[in-house]
Formats: sequence, C-alpha cells, structure tokens
Amino acid sequence: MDAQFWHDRWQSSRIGFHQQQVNDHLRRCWQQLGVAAQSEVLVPLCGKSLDMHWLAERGHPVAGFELSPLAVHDFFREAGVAPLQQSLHHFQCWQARGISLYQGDFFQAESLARCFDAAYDRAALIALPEAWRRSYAGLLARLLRPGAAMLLVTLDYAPVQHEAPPFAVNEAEVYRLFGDDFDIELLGRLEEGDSHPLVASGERAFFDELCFALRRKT
Ligand SMILES: C[S@@+](CC[C@H](N)C(=O)[O-])C[C@H]1O[C@@H](n2cnc3c(N)ncnc32)[C@H](O)[C@@H]1O
Repeated sequence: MDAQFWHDRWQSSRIGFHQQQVNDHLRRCWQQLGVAAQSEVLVPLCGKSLDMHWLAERGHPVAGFELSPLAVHDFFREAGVAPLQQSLHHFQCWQARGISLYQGDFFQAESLARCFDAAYDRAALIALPEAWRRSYAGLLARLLRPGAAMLLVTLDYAPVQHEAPPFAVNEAEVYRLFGDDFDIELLGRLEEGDSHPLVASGERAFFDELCFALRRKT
C-alpha cells in the first residue's frame, strides 16, 4: 500500500478500521505485560485510535506514528485539545496531554534516535503488504529496548485476500517475523464465527482475532 492509498482513505472517510471503543484485547491483556506506568508506549500506524487515550490515562506517555495529517488533526480535535506542533527530522510532531503524534512515515522513525520500553500494535502489521512486514518487524526490534513488551493484535482468516488490507497474519507468520528478536506468547484467539458478517455470508470460512505478548530478547 503506498502512502496515497492511505491519504485517499482518510480523505474520503473510508476508515472502517477505526474503533469507537477502546480495543477489548488492550483492556484485558495490557496489565499482563507488566509495563511500568511511566514507560512510553510506541504506537505504530496509530490512526486516530482511542486506545492511545486509554494508555495515556494509565500514566503512559504515548508516541504514535501516523502518515495522515487528517488523522492527527481529527485525533486532537475530537479530544477537544489544541496540540503544540514542531518539526522533527522527517516528522511533524503534535503533542498534548502526554500524547505525541509523529505525522510521517513510520519507516523513518529511526531518524528520531529514540528507543521505547513498550509498544502496542492493533491493525498496524495487518495493514502492511507481506513484502513490508519483515522490515516492519526488524524496525520494531531496533526501536524497542531489550526486555521491552509489546501487545500485538492481528487477524487470521480464510480464504486470505492479498489485494487490500486488512491482511491475514496468522500465528506461524508472527513467529516467523518476530521469533528471532522476541519471545512470543499467544494470549488469546477470538473466534468470531457466524457473528462476523463475512463468515455468516459464507465469504470467509473463519475470521479470528489473535492477541500476542512479545518480549524483546536481551
Ligand atoms: C488499518 S489503520 C489502523 C489504525 C490504528 N492502529 C487503529 O487501530 O485504528 C492503518 C493506519 O496506518 C497508517 N499508515 C499506513 N502506512 C503508514 C506508514 N508507513 N507510516 C505511518 N502510518 C502509516 C494509515 O494512514 C492508517 O491510519
């Protein structure tokens, strides 16, 4: 997916991935990661996710990375706050209430020369075509300090589609991508079954959400 694909999605408000509520896996599983309250949480490909407010309310500074200026603008406008803005290397950085949104290409994040103790990925890995996922996993391994924890939420469904996100990223692929640099534990599999419209209509045989805890190896 090139940048224009995502700019078009935001421009035309085709943002079905955006959740009006805090993600269930985040609520249920975050505590198990044992991330210290003051640890900053990296949120790659963050959109305007409300999950970032949830993390900030728990005392975590948040560093989100998002391509779309519209998403960043909406995030702060909908929260009713006026962020401070500055240019930082390849990014425009918008900050308010302990949340910093770096607007630009996440794959340039190393230009900031920063590392993090925790990360949260919901609908980021599965937004990337297969050819980009290894670079993404490698970048996260470099941005996270040894011992850092990451909560990763992916989708597994069949038959898979290759044309447009969300892409299926199953358990075996998570181990292939992250296994060299991270210890991995599958925390849960939410089997949506017939409650998912694509399963009910017969378009998909199954449609599951997977939640993993990753720990950066020392
Ligand atoms: C499927 S959405 C998920 C957003 C968010 N994680 C959520 O749960 O709502 C993927 C987001 O990644 C952004 N994006 C795609 N490629 C990016 C990149 N290279 N750098 C930063 N953001 C990117 C898109 O604009 C889009 O908002």
